[in-house]
Amino acid sequence: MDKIFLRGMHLETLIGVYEWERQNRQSLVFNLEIGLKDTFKNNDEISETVHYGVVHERLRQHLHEQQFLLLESLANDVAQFLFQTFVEIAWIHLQIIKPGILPNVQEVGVEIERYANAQE
Ligand SMILES: Nc1nc2c(c(=O)[nH]1)N=C([C@H](O)[C@@H](O)CO)CN2
Repeated sequence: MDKIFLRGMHLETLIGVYEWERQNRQSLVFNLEIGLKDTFKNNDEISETVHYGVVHERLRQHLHEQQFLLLESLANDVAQFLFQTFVEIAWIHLQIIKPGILPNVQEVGVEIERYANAQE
């Protein structure tokens, strides 16, 4: 299946279970893979595919207005948002990393895989 990916995407949202985390948005790192329902077309038309710039901007705007306690909730919300916004998406694979949150741990985060047809 053909896919589009955005790796190392830094997006801000209000996230965390502790009081100090409820004051300011934090920057998280997203590694996103988007599987498409159709294979890439041969017509060189941006309107016939999922524009990764639009994915980035819509996600950025969406997360700026949201708040979450857990990374797990954030990941589920992102999946739901993407399926609702882009009907061409068949599945997503998403990793969210919360940088610098545990001492002596290189990366902490969550990873999910979701399918559009399982949402109906
Ligand atoms: N499984 C999870 N564990 C923890 C989360 C989380 O989102 N999912 N969050 C926190 C805190 O917000 C932490 O990141 C702040 O130090 C702790 N554990």
